[in-house]
Amino acid sequence: MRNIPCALTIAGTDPSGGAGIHADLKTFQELKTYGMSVITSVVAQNTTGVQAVHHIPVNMIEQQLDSVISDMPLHAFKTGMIPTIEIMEMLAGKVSELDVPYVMDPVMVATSGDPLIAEDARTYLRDHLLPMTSLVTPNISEAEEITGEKIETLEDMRCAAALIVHEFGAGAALIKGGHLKGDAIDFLYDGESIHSFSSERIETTNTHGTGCTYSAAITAYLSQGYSLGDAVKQAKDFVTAAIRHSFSIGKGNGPTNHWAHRSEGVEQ
Ligand SMILES: Nc1ncnc2c1ncn2[C@@H]1O[C@H](COP(=O)(O)OP(=O)(O)O)[C@@H](O)[C@H]1O
Ligand SMILES: Cc1ncc(COP(=O)(O)OP(=O)(O)O)c(N)n1
Repeated sequence: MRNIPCALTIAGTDPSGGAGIHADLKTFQELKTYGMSVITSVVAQNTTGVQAVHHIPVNMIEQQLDSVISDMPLHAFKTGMIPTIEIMEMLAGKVSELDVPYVMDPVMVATSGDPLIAEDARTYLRDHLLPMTSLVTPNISEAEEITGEKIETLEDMRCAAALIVHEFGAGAALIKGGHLKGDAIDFLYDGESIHSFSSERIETTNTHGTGCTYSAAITAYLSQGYSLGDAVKQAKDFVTAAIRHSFSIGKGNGPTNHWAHRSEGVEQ
């Protein structure tokens, strides 16, 4: 393992602390990874939904990114909420210069149903940023949006993962099954074979920020030099523990517990 693994998140905020930049930095910290952040949008949100958004001007996002990459070591990075095409265009230019693993959580809509990126930005994300990724981590509805195919079965998930790599150019695809029924099964296609990662479904509505936490944990493990498969396996354990011991706080979908893994013996 490297002396100080360094990871960056490029994403929006969540003042209630469960999702976005906040979830990412908590996860990096828990996994003994030095965390850095570039904020794309200040989001007034909580466990009940999104109340308002204020996007950061694109030149200010670019300056934040330049501040990090001109000075700090970087071993892996992730993107979450990238709200507009203008911001995506700027990031596309910058990301191509970063020669470290890139994990994209293709955030489109919050669990509450509130949109987090512009309608026209979805196609841009797929056509211009997706091909630059080492891994993309869509949930079912995001995978449907990317592929244009309905996903209802485990076989549909496997097909979507392969399609996202071969048709749309992602380095690898992890389709998350959190929104299907039955066990929580995710499928990783790495360009050669399909791997599944499964846990029993936990009966809870406290799932605010699960996708952010999962992709941040994968990024942290990649920054430590783990292979993609090992990074996803350990991140799955991390997010499962975080959901199992999630917090019933707030009036809506409560947040996950980022330190739950300490008592569940997740390897670090
Ligand atoms: N109730 C649950 N019990 C166990 N694991 C879950 C549950 N809900 C989601 N997960 C897992 O949490 C991770 C995030 O998945 P998902 O909820 O589909 O993503 P998102 O938060 O982006 O919508 C995946 O590993 C998924 O299998
Ligand atoms: C700023 C911000 N980014 C992403 C999300 C979506 O988070 P996710 O982990 O997909 O899950 P929910 O929060 O939607 O349950 C967000 N809410 N805010």
